[in-house]
Amino acid sequence: MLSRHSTANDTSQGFLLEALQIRKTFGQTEVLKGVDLQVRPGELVFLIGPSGSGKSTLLRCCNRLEEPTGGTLRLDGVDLLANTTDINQMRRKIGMVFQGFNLYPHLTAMGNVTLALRKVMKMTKAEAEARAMENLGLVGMAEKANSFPSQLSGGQQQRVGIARSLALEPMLILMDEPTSALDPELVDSVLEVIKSLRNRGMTMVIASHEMNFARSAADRVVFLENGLVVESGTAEQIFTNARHERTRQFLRQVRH
Ligand SMILES: Nc1ncnc2c1ncn2[C@@H]1O[C@H](COP(=O)(O)OP(=O)(O)OP(=O)(O)O)[C@@H](O)[C@H]1O
Repeated sequence: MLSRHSTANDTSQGFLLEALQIRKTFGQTEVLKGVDLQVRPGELVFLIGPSGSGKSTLLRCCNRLEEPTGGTLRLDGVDLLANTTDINQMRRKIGMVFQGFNLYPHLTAMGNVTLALRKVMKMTKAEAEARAMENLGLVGMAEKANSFPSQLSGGQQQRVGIARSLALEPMLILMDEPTSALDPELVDSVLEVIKSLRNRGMTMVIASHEMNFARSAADRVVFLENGLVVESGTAEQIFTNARHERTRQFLRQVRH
């Protein structure tokens, strides 16, 4: 069900997401200065870089939570910046997982997952609950379906957040620091879920400071600094054989 390998539109040269020369200005400050991010179906891409380098802004531009100041943005060959594109419809194809979980406190895990299914996808209660259980199962949370967020650990809440994104059957999931709000002992359970989604073929872009995880799981790593891509390559290339001194410096700093 999660395999997305066959969904990319061939007109996009096999890329599911193409963000080309993306620029974003806040006031006088240019935060993204022409960033390229191209993602193939089934790829797990990590965005790494110093705090303030523009990782979150880039993710937010990719589903137009922020309006890019310039550039080209395509999902499965569809121009996301065209006036004629129904952005709300396209956003349903892009799941977003944030660091703060953003679960509704008055709804159970099940309620949080079924809400969008019922409101957005107009599913019946029974259909929505069946879909929710399936996705809670995928993140190891089926047994906690009736728990409220306050009864769940941070890692469990984050897994419910991931199930909520998955339930809408997105083509692509963007994750912004999915583990940074978690106590260290809870991080691994979320990383395991991400790995299992990767193994099922889900396409994901993750902004993260989890370098060890990026190293072990990423298909590709993009190093962003000061609003520009300094270097992009396989995890092996970036972590053991970076071409740019800036990349090597950054990795030395985060390892200490
Ligand atoms: N809404 C906004 N208004 C003004 N400036 C903003 C806004 N959002 C982000 N910025 C600025 O854009 C720059 C990039 O921020 P961004 O959150 O994208 O960085 P980041 O790489 O994700 O950082 P971190 O690793 O700390 O999450 C920062 O200097 C930030 O202050």
